[in-house]
Amino acid sequence: MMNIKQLVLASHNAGKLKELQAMLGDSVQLRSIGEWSKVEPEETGLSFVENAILKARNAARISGLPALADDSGLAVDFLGGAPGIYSARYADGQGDAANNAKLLDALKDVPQAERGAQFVCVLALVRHADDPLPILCEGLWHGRILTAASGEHGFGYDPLFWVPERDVSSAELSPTDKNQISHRARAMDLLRQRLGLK
Ligand SMILES: O=P(O)(O)OP(=O)(O)OP(=O)(O)OC[C@H]1O[C@@H](n2cnc3c(O)ncnc32)[C@H](O)[C@@H]1O
Ligand SMILES: [Mg+2]
Repeated sequence: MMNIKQLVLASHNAGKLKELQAMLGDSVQLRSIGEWSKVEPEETGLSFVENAILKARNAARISGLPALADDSGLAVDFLGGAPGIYSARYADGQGDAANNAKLLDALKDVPQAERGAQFVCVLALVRHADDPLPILCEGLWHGRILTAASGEHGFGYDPLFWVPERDVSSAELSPTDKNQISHRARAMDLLRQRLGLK
């Protein structure tokens, strides 16, 4: 497989950069696409896979380096899988706090047993902008949506995501713990195997 020392991360999300770099360790240096451009590509795909590939190609084109993208989100059973690929835009671009408030409201009065949800992460790696064979790795993390926010770690929907294996919210997990069991950790585990890094 490829011998990669440096990768551009096709993301403007600082939380993702921190988590992915911690998972990769020192062997691969992740550089944010923000070093080249502050413009975020429009996520026009209808699936996590399409959006991940689109973001990775865009970053490879701009930087001239191999690029890794992470398209992720929260799929809530009661909402038929929403907000899904629209997780970042759920409250019309007003940010994490507004997204979380909207989700709590959408699940108001919904009983525990029907609050199941999964975090989804798709990683796409392209060697160059027109790579015909992107590497794709997916990770899922099953949990439930809490009735109130809890915890200070992580980002995004973490304060609302109850982690059955630990009985805490994912924002109450230490970064080290989250990075061992999250959707992103599972996808990254597969990617490291594909890259021969483990
Ligand atoms: O597209 P980039 O630039 O990477 O950054 P983004 O934040 O827009 O990322 P996405 O388009 O993939 O949208 C992901 C959404 O899902 C949320 N999300 C993804 N992983 C998460 C995690 O580990 N914990 C909490 N929320 C997460 C995140 O907060 C966003 O609202
Ligand atoms: Mg995005």
